[in-house]
Amino acid sequence: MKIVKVKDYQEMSQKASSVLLDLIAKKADPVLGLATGSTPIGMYQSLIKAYEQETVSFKHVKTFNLDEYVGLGRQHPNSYHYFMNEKLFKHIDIGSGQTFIPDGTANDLVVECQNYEQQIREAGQIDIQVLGLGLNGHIGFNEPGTSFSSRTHVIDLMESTRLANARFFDSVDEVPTQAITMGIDTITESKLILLLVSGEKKATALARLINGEVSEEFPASILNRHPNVIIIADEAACRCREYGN
Ligand SMILES: N[C@@H]1[C@@H](O)[C@H](O)[C@@H](COP(=O)(O)O)O[C@@H]1O
Repeated sequence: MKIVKVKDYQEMSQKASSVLLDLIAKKADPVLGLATGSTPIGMYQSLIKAYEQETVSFKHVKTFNLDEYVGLGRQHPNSYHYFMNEKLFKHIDIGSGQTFIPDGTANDLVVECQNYEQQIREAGQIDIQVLGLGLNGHIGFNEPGTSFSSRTHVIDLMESTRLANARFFDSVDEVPTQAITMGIDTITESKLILLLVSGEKKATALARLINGEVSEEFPASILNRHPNVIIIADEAACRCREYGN
């Protein structure tokens, strides 16, 4: 696990986008795994800037998002479809056939999960999977207790996760109770994992990931077993000593 310590959110975002831009420049058919939440927004802004400066084209890129809320359609302002469109896709030269996000409104969610796995398989391996870190160690929406061998599945969201994400909704009651998420095994099949961590709020979780034990009770700990992980963390996120950091 390589840990890159940076000054602040802005530097984290720039470094992360340069890792993705490097891949896009080098590979003819890059496959990116993308994340939502506040953490990657700066990275998306940086990618948009590169596109506007004509230093990159996304015409040959495919993207797979980690997760989507169950019950929110693509036009819902809090769906991850909407988020990705607003924060990245509508600003760059990427077509709808190149971007994949699970459909949280599918009639049969189990079949939707299987289809998503199939779509990832058909694209080949994900080259770089971008991850944020949940306060309870979740990656994607894989909550504590999720099996390390899980594939794309429907998950019941923990109350603490719904509360953490309530800031995007009018009230916590509006936060869906379930989501579709890539499984831990699906995520860790990616060639490279790029974990972004910013802010003091995440410091305990980051320290536990680096120094705690590998356990399904703390999903992100699986990254200790992956051969190719880069963590880009800012100073505030590195400030915790609770796990001996
Ligand atoms: N499903 C997403 C995760 O993919 C994300 O990493 C996490 C952290 O979000 P933030 O970056 O806003 O702290 O929140 C959500 O639960």
